[in-house]
Amino acid sequence: MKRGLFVGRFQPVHNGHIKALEFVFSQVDEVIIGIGSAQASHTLKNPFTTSERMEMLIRALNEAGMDKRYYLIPLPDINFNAIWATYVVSMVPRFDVVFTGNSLVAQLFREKGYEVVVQPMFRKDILSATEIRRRMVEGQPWEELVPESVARFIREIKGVERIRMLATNLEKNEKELQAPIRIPEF
Ligand SMILES: Nc1ncnc2c1ncn2[C@@H]1O[C@H](COP(=O)(O)OP(=O)(O)OP(=O)(O)O)[C@@H](O)[C@H]1O
Ligand SMILES: NC(=O)c1ccc[n+]([C@@H]2O[C@H](COP(=O)(O)O)[C@@H](O)[C@H]2O)c1
Repeated sequence: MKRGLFVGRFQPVHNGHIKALEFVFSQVDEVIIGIGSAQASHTLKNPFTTSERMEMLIRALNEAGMDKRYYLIPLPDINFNAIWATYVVSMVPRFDVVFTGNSLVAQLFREKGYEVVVQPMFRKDILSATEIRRRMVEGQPWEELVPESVARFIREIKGVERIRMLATNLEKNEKELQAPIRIPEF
């Protein structure tokens, strides 16, 4: 029985992730999906909580008809590259091969002796969570880049409103920081 590991932040889950996971599922019997930066939420780079990202993955994998066994494991960042792969090994069930398109992740696992497969990329120009978050902030269409079940879930939790509010807050804070300091006259 062969098990694969795939790590992403899934902010949000998009069609590129699902294509990548279809490839991973075709190569192994079981897949461990590590949810990276699990401690992060409510920022422009990481707007969604781990539980929301889990819900998106469950719904999207169900929609795609992925019927193999998978495990969803939250992985908070440790910001310590030299021991990150060992840390991940301590947090997830045993695995035989790592699938990734992230060169740092590939390097850190290869250096620990793991087999690493660089999975194919699909339309990275638009199938990227950064592009989807940008479109959400700027009010452009983003729904076609994610599975239908994920678009529905994001609407349910008012995800776009959250991202826009985060962008507004950031803009407001930046303006306040740039405003000249007024010294009161006595
Ligand atoms: N378009 C894509 N096609 C195939 N795999 C992808 C695609 N986009 C991301 N991945 C894979 O997903 C994993 C990273 O997940 P992540 O959630 O960080 O995606 P991302 O879209 O690059 O996110 P962000 O833009 O927020 O950094 C990597 O292993 C990467 O190879
Ligand atoms: N030192 C660390 O904490 C470390 C190192 C490499 C990857 N990671 C995490 O793994 C995930 C990789 O996913 P991305 O491909 O989205 O970057 C991210 O959450 C990233 O923060 C963390």
